[in-house]
Amino acid sequence: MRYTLSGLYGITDPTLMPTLDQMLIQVERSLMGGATLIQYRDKSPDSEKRLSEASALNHLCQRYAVPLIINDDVALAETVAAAGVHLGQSDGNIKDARTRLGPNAIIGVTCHDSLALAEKAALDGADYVAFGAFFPSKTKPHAKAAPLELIHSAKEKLTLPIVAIGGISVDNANKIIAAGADMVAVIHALYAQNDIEATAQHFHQQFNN
Ligand SMILES: Cc1ncc(COP(=O)(O)OP(=O)(O)O)c(N)n1
Ligand SMILES: Cc1nc(C(=O)O)sc1CCOP(=O)(O)O
Ligand SMILES: [Mg+2]
Repeated sequence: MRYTLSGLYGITDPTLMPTLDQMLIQVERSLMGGATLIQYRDKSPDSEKRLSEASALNHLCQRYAVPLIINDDVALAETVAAAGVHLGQSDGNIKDARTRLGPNAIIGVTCHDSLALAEKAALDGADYVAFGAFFPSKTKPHAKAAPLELIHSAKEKLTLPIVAIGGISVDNANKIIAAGADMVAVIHALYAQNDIEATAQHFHQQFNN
């Protein structure tokens, strides 16, 4: 199946979602509010926990016909038959991931503040490129900063969907979207909110304005 990569991209966080039940409830609220892509992101060394969480999350996302992306871990994406994987610059190469996951898998790649990395990712077969951090991030306070103008230049040079990440909230997403980002990837300003569904709706509406 082919998906449109546009809108709100919610990323799970084990601190904000300390149990599987909490994770499923919080992610479901974001799906009800209009999230169009979900990423399972957990650095735990407990592979059984990661397998059961990713598998349960994949079933939930399938009920909403929303793709689930697994962060870092191609093998886990393959095992749970997730829609794809997100790879950082040290998380393995795109061609190997493509071989394992197949032609329809969604492969996203972190490009930090670099158009050159994005052009290479495009040539290697990525399905989206992610730039950031555009604002100070509560989740990743030491993330390298990226300027807003990068989105404009990326839009001119690339045909791939552009994901923006890092400190994005309902209050600053308009700047990112106006610059040309296809998706905003959000952790804290979505999943730390009291009303996750309303917050997701708020992000979602900004793409339709
Ligand atoms: C959508 C999206 N963009 C960037 C990242 C960061 O990936 P990476 O640089 O590999 O860092 P970790 O998330 O693995 O700590 C991401 N996960 N998702
Ligand atoms: C996982 C991640 N990667 C980033 C990058 O810049 O590559 S920033 C980030 C954290 C995003 O969380 P929040 O929405 O809470 O800032
Ligand atoms: Mg990574």
